[in-house]
Amino acid sequence: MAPEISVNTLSVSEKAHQAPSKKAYVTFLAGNGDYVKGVVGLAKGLRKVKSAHPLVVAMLPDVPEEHREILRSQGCVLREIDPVHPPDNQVEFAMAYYILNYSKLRIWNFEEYSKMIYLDADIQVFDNIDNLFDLPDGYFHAVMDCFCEKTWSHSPQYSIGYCQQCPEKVTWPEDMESPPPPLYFNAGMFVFEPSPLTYESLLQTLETTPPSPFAEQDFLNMIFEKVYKPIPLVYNLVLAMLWRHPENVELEKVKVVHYCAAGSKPWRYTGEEANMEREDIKMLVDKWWDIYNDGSLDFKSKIPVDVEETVTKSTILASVLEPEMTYIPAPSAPPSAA
Ligand SMILES: O=c1ccn([C@@H]2O[C@H](COP(=O)(O)OP(=O)(O)O[C@H]3O[C@H](CO)[C@H](O)[C@H](O)[C@H]3O)[C@@H](O)[C@H]2O)c(=O)[nH]1
Ligand SMILES: O[C@H]1[C@H](O)[C@@H](O)[C@H](O)[C@@H](O)[C@H]1O
Ligand SMILES: [Mn+2]
Repeated sequence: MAPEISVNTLSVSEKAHQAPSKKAYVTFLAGNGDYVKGVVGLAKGLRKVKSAHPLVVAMLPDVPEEHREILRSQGCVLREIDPVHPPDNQVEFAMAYYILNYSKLRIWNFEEYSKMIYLDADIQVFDNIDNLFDLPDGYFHAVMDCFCEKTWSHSPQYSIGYCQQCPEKVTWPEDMESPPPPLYFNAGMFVFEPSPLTYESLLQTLETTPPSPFAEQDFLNMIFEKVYKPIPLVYNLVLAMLWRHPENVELEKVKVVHYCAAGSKPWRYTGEEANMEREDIKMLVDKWWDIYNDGSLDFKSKIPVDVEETVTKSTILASVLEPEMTYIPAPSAPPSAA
């Protein structure tokens, strides 16, 4: 008969491995470039604020093994996803951009988690935001975007100088061809519930939706328009807010910073692009580096992390037993078999 203790230990650890925490952060990684630094920074930032939940990295097959190894060593849970192709071949010139961004939709298929917080790799968390997991189900929670940067020059909002961050400054003209746009979120950070049903319908709808400039961000805004609930901008400070709407920002209260303005990615920062010489930007870039370079925030594990969910029973068992218990004597053969 197998020793009772090991059976119990195994079943407990198996449970822990097979039914991981129902809540997790999730980010997205593609390619062999330097975005892996963003993910490392984010993993360390979440550790610094003592988040109780793991960071899952949804990554495309083109992420090289050496980057995967770095992420494993930082305690990330790696999940490889297949690329999602946009429907329309006319967009060949920008195909890589669309494949990259639409692939993010695969995270709705992570159904072992009941709720997740998505964070772009160019985001840093400076305060614990675990409370967002308690937001009511059935909605899409995210921070409202700003339409004032040149990246929006394709839009009617931009052409008339309208921004939802200050709707009273320029009101929507009555003679506009289109009605005022619904509230629009930045998709670098959002709270959502994975679900196979939603996942299937997202992919199906995508097949008949022409690609648009902000790719999956536009798509998600269209899909979740009716259930979108804005959350305070402290949960995703889009950096352009600092110079476009300073009256809306209380920098010392900001919990999450999104380094999305041109030239602001901390690991590529040179200070040369527009607005990048600002003291507040320099301070935020320095704060990102402080976390990235802080060795005390590196992942330290006694139990190897089940990174790709391929750990076998024996590895689990070996990892949970105390050193003096790693050898389990084989049960003695019953007398009849002797
Ligand atoms: O080579 C790359 C490029 C991007 N990414 C991932 O894709 C995310 C989105 O790219 P950026 O953060 O560089 O771009 P923006 O912040 O300008 O992105 C915004 O617009 C995009 C679509 O235009 C998405 O909607 C994105 O979520 C939204 O924050 C990155 O954070 C990162 O997680 C990579 O892994 N490798
Ligand atoms: O996601 C995009 C991107 O991050 C741009 O840099 C920003 O100007 C836009 O407002 C946003 O919608
Ligand atoms: Mn981003």
